[in-house]
Amino acid sequence: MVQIAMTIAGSDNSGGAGIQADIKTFQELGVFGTSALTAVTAQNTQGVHAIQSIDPEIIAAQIEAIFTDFPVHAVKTGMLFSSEIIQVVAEQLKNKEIPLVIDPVMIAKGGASLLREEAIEALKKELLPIATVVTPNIPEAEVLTGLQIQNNADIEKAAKHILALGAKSVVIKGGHRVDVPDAEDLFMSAAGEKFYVRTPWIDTKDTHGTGCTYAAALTAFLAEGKKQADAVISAKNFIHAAIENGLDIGSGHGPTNHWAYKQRMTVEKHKKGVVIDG
Ligand SMILES: Nc1ncnc2c1ncn2[C@@H]1O[C@H](COP(=O)(O)OP(=O)(O)O)[C@@H](O)[C@H]1O
Ligand SMILES: Cc1ncc(COP(=O)(O)OP(=O)(O)O)c(N)n1
Repeated sequence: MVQIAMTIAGSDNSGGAGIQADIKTFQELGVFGTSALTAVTAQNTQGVHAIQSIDPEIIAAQIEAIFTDFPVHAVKTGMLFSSEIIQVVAEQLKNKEIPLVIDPVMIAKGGASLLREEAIEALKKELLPIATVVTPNIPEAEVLTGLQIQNNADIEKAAKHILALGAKSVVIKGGHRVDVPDAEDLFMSAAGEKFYVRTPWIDTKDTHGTGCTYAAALTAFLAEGKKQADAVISAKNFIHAAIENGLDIGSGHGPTNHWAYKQRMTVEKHKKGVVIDG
């Protein structure tokens, strides 16, 4: 039977992030992708030029249309923009007994805000308590916890704070770390698991959409039935391959390469993720 994943996120018309990145990643990983669009952005590799959010009723209708027809196996959220949208999404998802990945998207690479400040409390109160995995980058983890993060001790403190908000597990992504030479993410779960997963740092400017692509891969692996910790390691290998084969297109941050993973698999070079005991 085909596995089905859903992304509830904004459109990135340049194809590197948002709904487009999610669907391409689902497809690459052999999972059937469905979506509910929360906002339309006009953006390219240089930044976001305009945003139009979608009527929350239409967002609810999109989610309902899928769930009343398909057996969805995992859901991910990305750009949610406002507290109104977060409330509607939380209401739709709260009783679903399937993995839910919350990527708490806040600021795009060029600096544009993809989540209003007024929506941060709603994200913490309505969505984090129903999350299977929350995937903040370092600045997002700082906003969610009010902590400053500079080293492993801070990262672990922030992860515990996020678990205390009700999430079953958290990955604090390391793309913004300056204290370690590699790309090192922390996974921690309410069930007591903790490990860092590390891949070599890739020196590239073409990282548009890394967070979305990573969270979409994680969602696809959870839809397949992998355990959280295993899905986190597989998603790390996926994003490493996607960044390593990033596309130098556009004059700003080019997109990661969503179809690089299977190419790597065929040459058996994809196993770069190293799990380190925490
Ligand atoms: N230059 C890089 N080389 C290798 N891995 C990276 C690089 N940049 C980000 N990553 C990895 O990509 C994933 C997304 O992280 P991050 O860039 O922090 O997310 P976001 O796009 O939300 O800011 C993480 O697993 C991180 O470790
Ligand atoms: C529509 C939309 N959603 C999310 C993002 C941000 O994606 P992310 O993966 O965090 O990538 P960067 O912005 O860091 O490149 C976006 N830009 N657009």
